[in-house]
Amino acid sequence: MKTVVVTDVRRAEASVIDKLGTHGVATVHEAMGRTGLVGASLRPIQEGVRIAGSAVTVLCWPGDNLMIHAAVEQCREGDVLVVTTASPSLDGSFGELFATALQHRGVRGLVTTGGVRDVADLRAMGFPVWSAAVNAQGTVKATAGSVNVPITVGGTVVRPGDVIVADDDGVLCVPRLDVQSALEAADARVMKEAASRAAYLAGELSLDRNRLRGVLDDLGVKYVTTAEYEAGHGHG
Ligand SMILES: O=C([O-])CC(=O)C(=O)O
Ligand SMILES: [Mg+2]
Repeated sequence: MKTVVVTDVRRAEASVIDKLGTHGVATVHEAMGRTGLVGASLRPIQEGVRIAGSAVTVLCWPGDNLMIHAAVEQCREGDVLVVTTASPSLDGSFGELFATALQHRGVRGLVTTGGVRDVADLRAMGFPVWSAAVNAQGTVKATAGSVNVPITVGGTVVRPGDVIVADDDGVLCVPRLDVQSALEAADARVMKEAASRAAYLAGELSLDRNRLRGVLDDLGVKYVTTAEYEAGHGHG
């Protein structure tokens, strides 16, 4: 494969990215038809932080962070760095020094299928990270890879300029051309959930609100007493 650094990434409009970032990952994911998650294995090192930003993608060789060094130069205010390796590696290819350089450039956070280190410093400096591991294992700077090419993260393709939303629930990738429609669908979902929340606070049951009694009935789920259950009824 040819190794490249693509320098002219198309980004979504900043105001739309910021508005998307007011919604949680779960909300936007649902609004997108339950798509876009990059898998459950990338966890935040911090708590209670949500970011949204434009993806700068990095494909590194395992055990090698050369292309992260190349990617820093391509990052702008409002970006999120998204790193993966050509084959699985949990080495600690990213730490406080990279975070210092990225924070200086206005980068909002890191998403990596690899490991990170210096996590106490990363937390103290408020640089948000979602990673597959915390791992002090060092890496070298010796092998070519690519910056700003499509990469696969947790089965989802992340293209440069896609919008990353990340919070305590995980990491979501919104394709760049779908950002406006995802925002509108997420806004609508927030309204719907607000109405449901008010109804639940008033004592309404989700079974009734979502017309689920008919679903249970169609599936043959029976309501029985303990005595009936213990007598062997209500099974299967
Ligand atoms: O330098 C490295 O290889 C990764 C690291 O620890 C840092 O960025 O601080
Ligand atoms: Mg370090």
